[in-house]
Amino acid sequence: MNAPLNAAAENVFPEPVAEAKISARNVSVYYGAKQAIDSVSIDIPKNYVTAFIGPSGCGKSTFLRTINRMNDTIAGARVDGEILLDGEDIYRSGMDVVQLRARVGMVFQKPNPFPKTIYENIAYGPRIHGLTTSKSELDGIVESSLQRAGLWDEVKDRLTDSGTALSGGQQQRLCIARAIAVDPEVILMDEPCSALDPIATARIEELIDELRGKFAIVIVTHSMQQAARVSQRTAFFHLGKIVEYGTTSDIFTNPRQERTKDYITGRYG
Ligand SMILES: Nc1ncnc2c1ncn2[C@@H]1O[C@H](COP(=O)(O)OP(=O)(O)OP(=O)(O)O)[C@@H](O)[C@H]1O
Repeated sequence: MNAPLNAAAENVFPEPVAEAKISARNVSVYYGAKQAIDSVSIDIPKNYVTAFIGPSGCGKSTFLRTINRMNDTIAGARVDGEILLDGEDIYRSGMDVVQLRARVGMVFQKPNPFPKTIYENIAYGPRIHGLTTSKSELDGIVESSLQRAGLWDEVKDRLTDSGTALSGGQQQRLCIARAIAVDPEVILMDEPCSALDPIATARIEELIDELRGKFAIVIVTHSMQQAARVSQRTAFFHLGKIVEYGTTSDIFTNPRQERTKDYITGRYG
């Protein structure tokens, strides 16, 4: 367990109840000279869904990407501060970033299956991470990952079809199955339903609820209804800072900050 944060300090938000899986300490992110995140500190628990909400451009996706070092892939992006995963600084030198991204998987706004078969989309990760020694074991991982993503029944007879031939909602469940297949501890989701219709969105939301007992899930969403439906913790971002963080019910029914209140009542954003 990490040292408790000083709840009285400005812009520091201890996780209200459970043990932290991820602890950010004074995290700032710059794109060149432009600062997108300003000294954010937050503890994110295991076994819950944590939603990041806030107006467009406030830094939700940027902060989400710090949690598995996806910002490393953006030229000119720089991260200051610490992100601890089970107490270990993921920005320390010598950190194996490929391994980190297996532990902290990511699902993007637009479903992005590999242009390979459905089977290969799932099998690729476990194979490169050496999680299996036999074909039958790999088959088992493919099946169980697709089962857990609620896709198995729809694809079990067409595993050799291309992943890109599936519908948008099925592709997104395939991407979730691909993330699950390498046995992650955290799943980051960046507006995972924004390209989907209401029925496909409902399936993903159900899936998120089923998965939360096993993983820490962090979701960026523009939909306050979605945040209220799927999350137990909500952080409200504004202008690169977290204005308020707490249980989802408190944030939506009893916000303490005027800016949170204005946002959730639709006064801006
Ligand atoms: N690759 C990039 N290069 C330069 N600036 C960037 C880059 N990505 C994001 N930004 C800037 O950083 C700030 C935060 O952007 P970010 O995408 O994290 O916000 P967001 O809250 O996720 O927005 P949205 O809800 O619209 O997706 C914005 O001002 C944005 O223009």
